[in-house]
Amino acid sequence: MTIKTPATPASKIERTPASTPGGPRSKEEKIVVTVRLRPLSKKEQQAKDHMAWECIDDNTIVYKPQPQERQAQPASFTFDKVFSPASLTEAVYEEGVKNVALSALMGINATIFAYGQTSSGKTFTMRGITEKAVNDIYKHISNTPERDFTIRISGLEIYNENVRDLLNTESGRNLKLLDDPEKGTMVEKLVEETANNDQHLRQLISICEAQRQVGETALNDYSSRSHQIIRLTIQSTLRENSDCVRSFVASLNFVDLAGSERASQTHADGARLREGCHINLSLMTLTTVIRKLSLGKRSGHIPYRDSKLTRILQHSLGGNARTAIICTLSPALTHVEQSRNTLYFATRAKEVTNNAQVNMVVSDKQLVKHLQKEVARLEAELRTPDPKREKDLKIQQMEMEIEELKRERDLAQSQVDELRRKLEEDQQGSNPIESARPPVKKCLSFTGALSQRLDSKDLGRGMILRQSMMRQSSTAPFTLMHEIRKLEHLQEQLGEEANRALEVLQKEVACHRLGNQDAAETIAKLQAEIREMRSVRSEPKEVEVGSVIATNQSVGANLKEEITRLHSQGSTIANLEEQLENVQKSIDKLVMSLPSNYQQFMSSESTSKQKSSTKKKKLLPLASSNITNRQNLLRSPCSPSTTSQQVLESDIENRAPENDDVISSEILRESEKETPTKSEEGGDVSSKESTPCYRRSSSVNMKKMQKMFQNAAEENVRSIRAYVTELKERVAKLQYQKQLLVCQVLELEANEAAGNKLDCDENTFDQDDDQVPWHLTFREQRQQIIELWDVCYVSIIHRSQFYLLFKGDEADQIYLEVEMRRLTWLHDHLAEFGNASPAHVGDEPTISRSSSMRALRREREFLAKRLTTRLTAEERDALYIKWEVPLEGKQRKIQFVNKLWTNPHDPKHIQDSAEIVAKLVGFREGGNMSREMFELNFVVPSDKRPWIMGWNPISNLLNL
Ligand SMILES: Nc1ncnc2c1ncn2[C@@H]1O[C@H](COP(=O)(O)OP(=O)(O)OP(=O)(O)O)[C@@H](O)[C@H]1O
Repeated sequence: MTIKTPATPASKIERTPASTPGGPRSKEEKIVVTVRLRPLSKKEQQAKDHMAWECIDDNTIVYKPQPQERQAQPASFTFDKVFSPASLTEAVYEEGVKNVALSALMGINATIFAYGQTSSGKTFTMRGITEKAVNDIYKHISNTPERDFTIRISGLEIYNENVRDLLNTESGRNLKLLDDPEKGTMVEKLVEETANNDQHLRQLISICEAQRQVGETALNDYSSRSHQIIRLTIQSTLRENSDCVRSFVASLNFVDLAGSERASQTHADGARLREGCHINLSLMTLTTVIRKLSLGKRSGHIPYRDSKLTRILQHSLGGNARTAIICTLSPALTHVEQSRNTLYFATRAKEVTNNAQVNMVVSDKQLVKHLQKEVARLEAELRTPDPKREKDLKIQQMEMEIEELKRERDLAQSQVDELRRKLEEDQQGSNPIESARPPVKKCLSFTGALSQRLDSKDLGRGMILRQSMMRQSSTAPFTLMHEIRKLEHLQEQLGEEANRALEVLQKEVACHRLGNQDAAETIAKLQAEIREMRSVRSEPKEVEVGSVIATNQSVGANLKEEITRLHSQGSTIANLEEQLENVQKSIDKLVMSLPSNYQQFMSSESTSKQKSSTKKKKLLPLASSNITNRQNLLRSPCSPSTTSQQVLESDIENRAPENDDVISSEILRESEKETPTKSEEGGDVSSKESTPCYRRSSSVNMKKMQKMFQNAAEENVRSIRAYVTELKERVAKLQYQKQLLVCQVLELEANEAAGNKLDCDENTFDQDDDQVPWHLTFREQRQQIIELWDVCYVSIIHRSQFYLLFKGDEADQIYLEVEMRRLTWLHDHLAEFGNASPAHVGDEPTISRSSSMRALRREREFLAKRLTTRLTAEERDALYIKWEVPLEGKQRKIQFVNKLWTNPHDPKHIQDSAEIVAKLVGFREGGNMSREMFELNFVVPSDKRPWIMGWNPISNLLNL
């Protein structure tokens, strides 16, 4: 069965220049012109006609003048190939047109046509050529198993300037020509059939030939009275398993023209005469087109549209095709003029240049098929994640962690080495023999500066830690080590808690996946674990001071070890932070896996928090920082061993009074409404107690129960989230404390090494100072910090973060202390080095005043850009008006940003500046300030800078 489709493939063609076979890649190529001289026909022999032409070699044909004839015309013609009467069609194909024909298999359009006077052998030649080309095409297909070929065929004839479909004679006697910008001239409704195999194709070709108009003339009993074009469309794609969606597609045209004729010779009249006129007319247009094309760029307008033949063959004549013309000649002397005209035509044709390209097509069908395959593959991948890929990712992650650890270790090692070296030098310095050596102050320069600051400034009022150290200089190292141990202990606890939180969360996720029954069981276990966790977890108690026993001689060495350990703990804290990040991510994933209404609930949570404190209290029962209460709330509404009523009761029991919120009341009310109470049911309580609530679905409104589950799940996630946030805060504080300790250890050591022990009376603050209320100290210190920020050109993003984060809580003392010390050192450093750039501390380059100013300027430029993205035009205008920036000014954004943080003595200005910067940077969004604490970036810098220079406005900026 054959499938008939209109010859208009639904695809888009892409083209790339073709290359000449065996030659360099070339865009342009001349038409291949060959001449075939047939033998004298029987009629001609009978008429005693003479051979007027001779092929003297493979390329030249010459006219053999008769003895009495005077030579007036050129006698010799040269072509790509000439074939003598003895040549077989096979030779014509192989040596003349095969290359051109088979180009179609590579996506290059090809046209082979026969031109010549009537009865010169066009049809005879073209039939043979077509047959051989078909053979070769199928040979190629069987030799190319990696490609999938499709061959479609269409056939038409142009008879008396009418186009007829040779495969569907019912389609009408005159098909319309359409101009397609992509494919050129198309024949409307022309049927195209797909060939199943070579036999089928041959059969279809013979149908076309059988349908062609043939008539008897004086010169040819079977004279073709029309131009015939058989078009094979060859498309090929790489087979299955290939991701290639492009195919080669090309047309191979076999054109058997009607022969030019002279009425005097054909003795045509009537219909034949009319046919002859049309034939000659269209051949004349073809000749004109060829002549014009042969002139190249001088050709001007090419009259393709003057005949249907040239219109249809337009691409083959000077266009996107490789073309071969076989000019057939009768050798008879009687036709010498006609033959000569054919040779003139052929000579012109030799000069015509085509521009063949490789045509690729992306068929919609193939593309859809490919995309469907891809979707199926991705779906399968999602269903069963590739364990190898996961493993690879893990390995990659671990490798990165190892690298990071190595780097930290090297850093710590280098710091230990440096300290050891200093110690040795100092010891040598105290040796009278070596005391002549100049003191090395490079490494300890900043601690020295810090000590001086400590002498002169009233820093860190109320710092219990510091006071205890300074008052007892001999026991200070022990205290420090003790503090360090304490912090380590805290850190360990935090790590454990983070792991537990993660476990709890994972179980929560698993619970959601398992559905009601499994969820109930998991939640029950979860509840038990959380209770256990609550009992295990408690705020660390103060470790007894004085439990450390060490000799004075070993103190120095121990301190060194502690410093090294503290440095190396950077990675431990980083791991802890990473763990917490993972917990956070897992929470987010969990939220994503929850029903959409829950996600909406969660996303609206932060907005609700800001909008109404009352509402916040209702929606966020965990807003309190009391972790124990939070953990109490990690609970299940239903477990296999309790009834829903019991769960609700225990739920209420487990809650802290302030958290007895709307949700639980709602659950209780719902439960009371929907669940029969013990007394109502009047049944055996113990038996009901042992019945899991999910098995009671017949008596409980499942929708309500599901809602209860969901509420409980929401609350669990919220509590985990809050818990993680608090853990993060505590990690950040731990980090600060460690930095402070490092500073103190170094400071103490520097003083001891210099034999300049701190005088406790002079350098520590009077015990009575503790009596000054903290809020007064806070204000005083914060004002000092603000003024130092200003004179030290500190990042205004950092200022804003710090200002908004530390509001005067007693727990903030330590942070203010660190900031004061850092700024004091920075201030002295800038005063000392001024604009020298780069200044150095130790071996490392650090900041100068000019570099700080530059960084601040870049930061302001960055914030100016953010004005456009973060604020609406109205908000911007309102700010310009408020901050007295001209609305029309071209530089108004930078003008405005330059006004921020410029007046350290105006509290309103400072507050407003901080608020605006926070908005521009986005760190107050959702009120999640604890996260931004990490971005204060006081940690030991990874770029080997001294710790005190750890914060960096630019890196802070880039981290945003
Ligand atoms: N190379 C050849 N060797 C032997 N016989 C040939 C050769 N070429 C043509 N003939 C014979 O010449 C006659 C005319 O050939 P053909 O019909 O192919 O001419 P044509 O150019 O197609 O004519 P028309 O234009 O009238 O259709 C045929 O009988 C054919 O068999």
